[in-house]
Amino acid sequence: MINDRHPKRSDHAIIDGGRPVPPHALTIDEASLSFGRFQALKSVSFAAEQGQLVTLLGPSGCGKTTLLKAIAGFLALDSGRIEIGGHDMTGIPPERRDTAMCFQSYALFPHLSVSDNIGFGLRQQRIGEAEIRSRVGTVAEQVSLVAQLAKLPGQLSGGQQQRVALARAMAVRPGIMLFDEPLSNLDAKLRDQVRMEIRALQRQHGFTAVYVTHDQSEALAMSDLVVVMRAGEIEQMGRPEDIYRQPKNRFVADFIGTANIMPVRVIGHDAASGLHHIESPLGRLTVRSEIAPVAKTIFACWRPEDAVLVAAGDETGPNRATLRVLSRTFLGSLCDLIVVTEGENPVSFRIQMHGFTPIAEGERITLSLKPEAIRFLGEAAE
Ligand SMILES: Nc1ncnc2c1ncn2[C@@H]1O[C@H](COP(=O)(O)OP(=O)(O)OP(=O)(O)O)[C@@H](O)[C@H]1O
Repeated sequence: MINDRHPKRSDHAIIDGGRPVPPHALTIDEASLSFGRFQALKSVSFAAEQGQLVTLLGPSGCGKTTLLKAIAGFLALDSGRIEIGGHDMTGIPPERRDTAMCFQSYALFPHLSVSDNIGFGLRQQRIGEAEIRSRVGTVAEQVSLVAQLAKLPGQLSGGQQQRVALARAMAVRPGIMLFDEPLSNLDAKLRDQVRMEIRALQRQHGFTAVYVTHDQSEALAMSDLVVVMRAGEIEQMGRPEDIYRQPKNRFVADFIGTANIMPVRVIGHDAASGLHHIESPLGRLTVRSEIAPVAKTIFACWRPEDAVLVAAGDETGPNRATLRVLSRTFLGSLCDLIVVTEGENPVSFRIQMHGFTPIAEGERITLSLKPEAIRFLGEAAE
């Protein structure tokens, strides 16, 4: 997609050990940006390969949209650089960046037909009418809008309007598609459907995408790479399964999915079995962790679905603990329980069982946790 409208490629992006390598589709290198005295981005760095979908995930105000706007060229960095296809974008205006943006507000022109909305970016690029008609027809088919082309946006449902916005961005065939919470105005069912459609189109066409969301399930479901941000900085990035399985700290563990986070004291390590022994609110436990504990007293976490219910009289299973059920919520495919330790300082945990579980509130249950289900977080608990 990169063409001669762009400046020369920077050498460091394509030379590795003397051999040329394909540049990343997108490289963010120590990007910092301030609004007056407020620093919205603090030395942010990551790279996306061609055809990857990267989500920027984090709470409101952490800088996701700011970073997206900087990639699109609507905001200039104070320092650092952004490269697209190995080309330095410093000083390059938005229309020459090979990006297209798809917003949550759709930003459709109400007085233009669906067809003219989709072709809008192409007309701005002064592409010939025959080519515009052909491209509009192709993308309208891809997003199932062929029957709606003559309508005005006001005559469409929310999901259809979102598809028009997507089709308009796709029609310009950008190298990088930028999505700013595109599904937040849709109801839950439609959100799931359009989310799957975006992912399918992105895979089929192989475009690189940066996708802003504060919805962790959306990020886990869609991404090749998740970039977790907090207060203008990257807390952790990686594949969805890696971030879910091995969160770096309490913030990431808590933000991605539900986590039972507990302070623990490391009391020993058995080199032969590779097991760490810890003292925890659940009693003495063993932990099999690839990551060594960073301190003697640290935080560890486990996921609600990791707990296994031990049948009465069954003496097997590692890391057993007996707890009292505080509350039980039946959610259809899951049963969500809040359980609490007994004794002087009760600590509560959340567990989830598949399907219907005949457990009553107030009942005592025994749980077992595999040593590999407990993960050390890189955070001392002192
Ligand atoms: N033009 C601006 N002038 C001053 N401050 C701004 C401006 N734009 C954004 N900010 C501030 O920068 C921070 C990051 O904003 P940004 O829109 O990037 O957050 P976000 O992570 O996208 O949040 P949300 O999920 O709520 O959209 C916020 O504290 C915001 O108030």
